[in-house]
Amino acid sequence: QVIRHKKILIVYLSRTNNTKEIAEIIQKNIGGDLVALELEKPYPTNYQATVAQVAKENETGFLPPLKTKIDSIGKYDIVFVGFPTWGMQLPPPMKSFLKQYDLSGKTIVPFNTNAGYGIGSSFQTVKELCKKSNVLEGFEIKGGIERDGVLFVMKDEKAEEAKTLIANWLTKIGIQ
Ligand SMILES: Cc1cc2nc3c(=O)[nH]c(=O)nc-3n(C[C@H](O)[C@H](O)[C@H](O)COP(=O)(O)O)c2cc1C
Repeated sequence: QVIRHKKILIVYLSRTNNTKEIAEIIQKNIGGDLVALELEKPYPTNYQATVAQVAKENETGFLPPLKTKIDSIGKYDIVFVGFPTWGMQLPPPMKSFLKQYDLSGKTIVPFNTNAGYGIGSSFQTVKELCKKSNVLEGFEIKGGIERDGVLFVMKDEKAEEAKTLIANWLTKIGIQ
């Protein structure tokens, strides 16, 4: 398999661990280095305060500085980028990541969890920020609904469902 010769990075942003679980399932399928995006200044614990902060950041185009540093991004061939939908957009920290690192010539693979309202403009924004990359078809699945107090759901039958869907998707896009 061609994939065995490729170096894979899986970068994800996750607040309530649903996207993290998807990232781990992807890693179990295809290997690679798993990296959580952390901020210099974490978002508030309070949900509404976070929603408000994110809305403001989206409005002003603020790119929150990342605490996470990735050594020699150049060595990776395939970069998976995972994130929740926030305010129907790509979360600002993932914008920071995509703008900060040179991903030209690489294959980029987005994946997403959301509360059931979908990916919004997030995959489109990944494409716009990765014009010099080959952006493959992304994966999305319903995750938590923090607004309603539903946090981590990616376990038991839901995790089993995700595993099947992810394996099928990876096959479809030719990465396993
Ligand atoms: C600040 C914020 C904004 C959100 N906005 C949306 C949204 O616009 N649409 C949606 O479907 N879900 C939205 N959600 C819900 C998350 O996308 C969903 O719970 C996701 O599974 C969380 O992933 P995580 O557990 O990896 O953090 C939002 C969550 C947060 C914290």
